[in-house]
Amino acid sequence: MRKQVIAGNWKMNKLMGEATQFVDEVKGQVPSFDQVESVVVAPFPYLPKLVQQAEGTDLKIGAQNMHFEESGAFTGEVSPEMLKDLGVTYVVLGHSERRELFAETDETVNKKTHAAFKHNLVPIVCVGETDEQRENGEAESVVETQVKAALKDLTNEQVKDVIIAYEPIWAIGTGKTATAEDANAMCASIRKVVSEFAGSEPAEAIRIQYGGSVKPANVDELMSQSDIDGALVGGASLQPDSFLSLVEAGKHE
Ligand SMILES: O=C(CO)COP(=O)(O)O
Repeated sequence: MRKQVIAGNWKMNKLMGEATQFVDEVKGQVPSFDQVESVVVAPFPYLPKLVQQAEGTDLKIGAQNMHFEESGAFTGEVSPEMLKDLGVTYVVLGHSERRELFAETDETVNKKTHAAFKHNLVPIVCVGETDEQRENGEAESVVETQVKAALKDLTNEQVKDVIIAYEPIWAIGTGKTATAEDANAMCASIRKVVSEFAGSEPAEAIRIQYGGSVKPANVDELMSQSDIDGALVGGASLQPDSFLSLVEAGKHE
């Protein structure tokens, strides 16, 4: 049985006061980590404070990106070791907004995934097709290419510990959610790709989230699908009540 991971990706939202108030409010209310992994994926400046606040609770803190190099002349970047040193546990890699707006590529996502394992960070690797690619019938092949590229040269043990977030770009922030059946079909297809790539054991173990306009009203149906193992949520993760109902839904099978 795979444990669900519900991660709230705040993107570039909230000021420090709002961020700390949010964590204060939810940290004692999230379900136990054994039942569901509840993660707040916050902007860099808030990470040290939020990690401190969440320490000893069932709430975990993640980062939205990182560089793959250890250190050096990379102005404006944050290294994996810096995140680890702060006590961050998860890192989102290759979000479609970073691929589209900040020149992230399959190759850099792969380097970052390797770097995450080197520093014991859990990578949440984002994949997903555009509207146009879906209309052209290319959705599965586009996602397959992204998945294979991200997992390249990982050991099978590492593949098991990757979290893949399937986020169709046309469903992000648009209110258009993939139907639960379509979302599940793509997650099943990703699992098949992982199975061909790394074998059936890693494919059974790997967690695959769905993301794209997930909200309290649709989360139960999405999370009840056989191949969906959690959610990566933007807008609906910004309010404590809403975040808490999302993580509750993750307790479902
Ligand atoms: O991009 C997303 C999470 O990473 C999804 O965002 P929304 O939930 O706002 O559609």
